Amino acid sequence: SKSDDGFCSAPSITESDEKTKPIYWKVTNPTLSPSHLQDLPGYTRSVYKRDHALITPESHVYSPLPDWTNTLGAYLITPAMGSHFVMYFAKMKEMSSSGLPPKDIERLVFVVEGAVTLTNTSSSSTKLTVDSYAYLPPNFYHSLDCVESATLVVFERRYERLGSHTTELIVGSTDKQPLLETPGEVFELRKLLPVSLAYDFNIHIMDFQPGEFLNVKEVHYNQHGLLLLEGQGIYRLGDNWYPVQAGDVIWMAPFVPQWYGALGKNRSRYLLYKDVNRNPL
Ligand SMILES: NC(=O)N[C@H](N)C(=O)O
Ligand SMILES: [Mn+2]
Repeated sequence: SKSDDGFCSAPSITESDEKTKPIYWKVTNPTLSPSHLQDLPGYTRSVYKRDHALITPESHVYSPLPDWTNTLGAYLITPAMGSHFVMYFAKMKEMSSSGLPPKDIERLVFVVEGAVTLTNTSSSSTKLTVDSYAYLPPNFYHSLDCVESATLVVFERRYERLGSHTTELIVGSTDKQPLLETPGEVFELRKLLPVSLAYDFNIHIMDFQPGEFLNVKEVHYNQHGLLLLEGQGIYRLGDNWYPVQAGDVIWMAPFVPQWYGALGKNRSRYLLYKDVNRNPL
């Protein structure tokens, strides 16, 4: 190393440093190792394309949510991308409360952190903790109030009426939903909403053990908004193959080829918006 008599004593990686490193040093100290990428200026795994987007946590931008109090929101999927729904995170702070969606908009909230209290005009208040959710029909008065802190993932869309069907308030939690048949597939499936025609979307909770993958290489008319709740793996979207991990959000436009393979040592679980029960015409 250099003597201490220079003015410039900050350590720096110089060519001579590189030359003093043992042979093969880069094999075990790769410049682009994931731990370096985390903090690399300007680096993100997020992508935005015509028929899909991957939005990873280092890209989330929060601002006050209109009509909510003490709450920051990050809209992750909106009609500007071509979707007919919005998906956003709502970070509720101390003594915060929700606003109402616009006229004819239905809402589903799922708690990923903390707890909120749901109040409406008819029934008594309900506490929603992590893994629980509420479906609020269009034009249904309600308030979500938070004393300490909570993070919600919220889906909203304009309700598409069908005949005289109407939807109802639904409160539940993933662990209380029954496992459903998935012919030809290995993943475990739960749905958060009834499968009846009144509902124009559903939220699927899909679990994969490491090494399991989607059997169908899906291409379909439905849209998706996905939040990876646990685990890691590879998501194929069109001709792209993305490493993904818990916290990542994906937008899938109609007909984007899609496939998931779970990797790592732990279960993958994702939450998936899917429009259903309506004629695409
Ligand atoms: N990308 C997906 O996981 N899609 C679901 N299996 C679905 O469309 O139901
Ligand atoms: Mn699908």
